[in-house]
Amino acid sequence: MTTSDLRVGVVGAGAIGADHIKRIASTIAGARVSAVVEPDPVRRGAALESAAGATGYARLEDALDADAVDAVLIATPGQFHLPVLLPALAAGLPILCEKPLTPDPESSWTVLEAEQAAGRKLIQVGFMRRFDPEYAALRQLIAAESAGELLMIHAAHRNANVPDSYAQSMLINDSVVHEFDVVPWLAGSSVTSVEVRYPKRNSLTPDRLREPILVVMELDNGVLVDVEMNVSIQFGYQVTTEAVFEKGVARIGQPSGLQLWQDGAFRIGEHADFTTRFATAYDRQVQAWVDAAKRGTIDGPSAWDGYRVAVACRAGVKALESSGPVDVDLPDVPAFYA
Ligand SMILES: NC(=O)c1ccc[n+]([C@@H]2O[C@H](COP(=O)([O-])OP(=O)(O)OC[C@H]3O[C@@H](n4cnc5c(N)ncnc54)[C@H](O)[C@@H]3O)[C@@H](O)[C@H]2O)c1
Ligand SMILES: O[C@H]1[C@H](O)[C@@H](O)[C@H](O)[C@@H](O)[C@H]1O
Repeated sequence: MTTSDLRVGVVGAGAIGADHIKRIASTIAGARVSAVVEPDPVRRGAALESAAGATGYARLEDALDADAVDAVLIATPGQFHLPVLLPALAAGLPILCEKPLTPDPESSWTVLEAEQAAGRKLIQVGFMRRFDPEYAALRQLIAAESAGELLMIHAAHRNANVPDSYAQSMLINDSVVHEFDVVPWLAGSSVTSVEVRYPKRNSLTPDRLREPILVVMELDNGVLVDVEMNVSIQFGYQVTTEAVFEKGVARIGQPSGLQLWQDGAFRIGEHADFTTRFATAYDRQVQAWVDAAKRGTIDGPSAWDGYRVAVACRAGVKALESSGPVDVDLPDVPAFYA
């Protein structure tokens, strides 16, 4: 820890917030957690144990009044991002905001206006897949066209299970939200329509959910993308992508690591949840954000990316209850983000 360390206030110390706090304490250079902002005293206390020297607060405003932070990492549930983003923007602080930026395009537009009023880009959105080495390699392959042009993408996004708070719309807003960001980033083309189809329902799915779902996105360049979104798959956490080109096929996200031949069987480990599957991506994302914040900029998905994705999610949620594709209509990008 040095006096030049960026003093980060982490807001929300639940699953990913606690993970980010440990990450900043153990892995990230040039930053330390100076404040843990969490209304739940038990979670706040537990998080403070892994953040030596940090102070606990129930509200971000209290940490701001105490001049305790240079930057803010937001890890509250999506519906609580806006009330944290606005005071952080008003204070002119760099922000890493977990996905989604906000759960709907109107509130995301409010964020864009507040950021423009602050005068410079302060928000990096936590679409961490862009920092995953395999996604980066696939993006390079697509851009180089060494296997020919990209024709289609088959993606699978599988969670073993989800918490009780997970509702049907979250299949889109909380989960497919990642594909709505990373697919256009990979393919260099925006989403123009979204359709949702329902395969046979998993009998292990909680009563309140109807899933898995198959999401079909059409991109502006004609590429078709299908995403199997599955949140009751039981066996583990798996996020894979297969890209089909004119002269070849590329795959990322395959199980890797220790291979074991024993008792007449072959085994290879699979991830249990996102914390290990995307550990490298989270590390690189947070380090890039810290380094950029010290330079007075961002290095990753912007608030405009968060807005674009919110518009695609609105179409996706509508598609959950429609037959056929739902158009994704984006306004022109404001000059500030062009
Ligand atoms: N990038 C990823 O892969 C990834 C993974 C998990 C979660 N997330 C995102 O991170 C966010 C948090 O998800 P989670 O699973 O950790 O949720 P969680 O429910 O486990 O934790 C959220 C925490 O925020 C706290 N909180 C609520 N309102 C608050 C407020 N106003 N100020 C401070 N704290 C507040 C809650 O008490 C809770 O402890 C969500 O936006 C989610 O989509 C991203
Ligand atoms: O919030 C989580 C997180 O974003 C994971 O990366 C995703 O796989 C889950 O579906 C979602 O609920």
